Amino acid sequence: MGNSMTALCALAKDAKARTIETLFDDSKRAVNFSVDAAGIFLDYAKQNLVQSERDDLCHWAKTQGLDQYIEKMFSGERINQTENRAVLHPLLRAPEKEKKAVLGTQAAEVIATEQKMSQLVNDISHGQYCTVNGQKFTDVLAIGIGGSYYGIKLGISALKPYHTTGLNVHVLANVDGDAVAEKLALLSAETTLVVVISKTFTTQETMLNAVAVKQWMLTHVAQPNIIARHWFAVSTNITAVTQFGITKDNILPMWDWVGGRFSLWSAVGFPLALAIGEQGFAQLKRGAYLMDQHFRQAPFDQNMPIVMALTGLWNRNALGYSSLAILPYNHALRALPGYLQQTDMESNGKSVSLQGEKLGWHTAPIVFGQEGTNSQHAFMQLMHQSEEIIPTDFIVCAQGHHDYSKHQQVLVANCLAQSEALMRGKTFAQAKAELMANGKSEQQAEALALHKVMKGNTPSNTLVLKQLTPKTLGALLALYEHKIFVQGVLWQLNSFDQWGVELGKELGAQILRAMNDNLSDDLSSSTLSLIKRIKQLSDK
Ligand SMILES: O=P(O)(O)OC[C@H]1O[C@H](O)[C@H](O)[C@@H](O)[C@@H]1O
Repeated sequence: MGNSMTALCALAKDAKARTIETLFDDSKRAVNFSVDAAGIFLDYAKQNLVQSERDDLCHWAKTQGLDQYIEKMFSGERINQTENRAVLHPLLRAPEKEKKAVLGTQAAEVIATEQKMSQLVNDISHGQYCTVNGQKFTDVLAIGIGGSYYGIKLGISALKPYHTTGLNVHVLANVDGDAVAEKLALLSAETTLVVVISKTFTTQETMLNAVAVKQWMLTHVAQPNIIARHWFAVSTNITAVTQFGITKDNILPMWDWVGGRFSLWSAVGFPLALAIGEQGFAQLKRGAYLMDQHFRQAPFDQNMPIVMALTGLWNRNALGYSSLAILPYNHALRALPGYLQQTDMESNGKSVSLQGEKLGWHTAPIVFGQEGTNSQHAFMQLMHQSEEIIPTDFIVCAQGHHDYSKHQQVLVANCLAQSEALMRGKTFAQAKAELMANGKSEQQAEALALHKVMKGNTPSNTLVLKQLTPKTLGALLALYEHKIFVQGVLWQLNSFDQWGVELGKELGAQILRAMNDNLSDDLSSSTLSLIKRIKQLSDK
């Protein structure tokens, strides 16, 4: 395995010397470089890749044991080796039969949790489970961060047309008093249901926010049992939840075989289900399950997550491109870039192999993005004209949920135009000819033409959905989950731990002590002077 990346990079010698546009001499390219699965169409014809290279890449992935790794994940082997855990989030969207086959006796608890969640969603949205004063809940506040936040936030904003329960669901993540105040100003304590989501139930931000919201509720409603009635928790740490004051009956458990950033399918999705209803949530899981099936069954060269993983590695390692832009041309998917920053970069932003050896190659790309067309009026200037080549995933829906048909056409046209422009670019000669056609003299045109050159040759994928629904969103998220998993396998790292977030937490605690006790500790003079400055400025 040691030389695996050298072998991959060696495959790219021709790719470096050609432009993507020339590959379209092959009239069948658009057909040959596309995949249709689980309600999603992927066009990857604008990648710098020819058929023989794709075959070589697929063959290379096989020699890396990818087939076996996929089965190891689905069958519950402990592939998260540093934490000695299985990785079974796909099982949460599988039929009961599959759950029982993999989990054995533990399946009963998983199925019971799903049933309890569905029941609660029904009861709360129909007012059978009501407030301490016998009213119907109007609002839900989900408190959580990281994997206990991003998926819910994305689902809530992506599926607005499917909010069928009448409950307004809000999310609170950041440890910022302004964020707390802003949310609480929208809510009435009497009719708000709170869900604290924390796998560990020790996360500083979540705990601080939960305590503040609890205090707010107790000061607004003089009912001692309001917490027992209005509060729910989703966690693996039952002891800590009950110590906090949430009743055992109101805890939805999680399991250590579901990683935070892959947990939307578990009870972590409870607040989302409270917005889109039990059936909407089932459809979300159904879409993801269809993608799981495709991932397990399709041959590598027709397998959407594998093709996206391989072209991603091709771009990152063989061609040396360091970033990945996620550009949904869909307002509802505006939270997707942030969501994928966590799933991708927290999973694969590593430099040590599963065996604990230093890896000799780059891993996760720097993921960023924004909804189109807003991105066109911002950072896409750099994508067109800087030296940096930034591979891009465009995501677009054929239909919106609105009657503005002209808007829809313009949105789609812009999406397709950007992928074309990023690939084609504009040469000096083209720019000069255009300028002269617009009345500039040859001398003027030559002076300006260089400024108008666009480098082109930027690879992209375009993902097309008929419409964004719970089902297609589920498939889209599962697609990215599996792409990230495959890349982790091929980079030979563990995608399922996140030790890199720990040092910041430790130093955060140390700095908090230094701020309160005037300790100088062993912090840098920069940090110490910043502490001093902020303390001075915070004096009212
Ligand atoms: O769900 P929790 O235990 O509160 O964890 C919340 C988040 O914090 C951690 O530090 C990790 O960075 C995330 O992967 C995790 O999702």
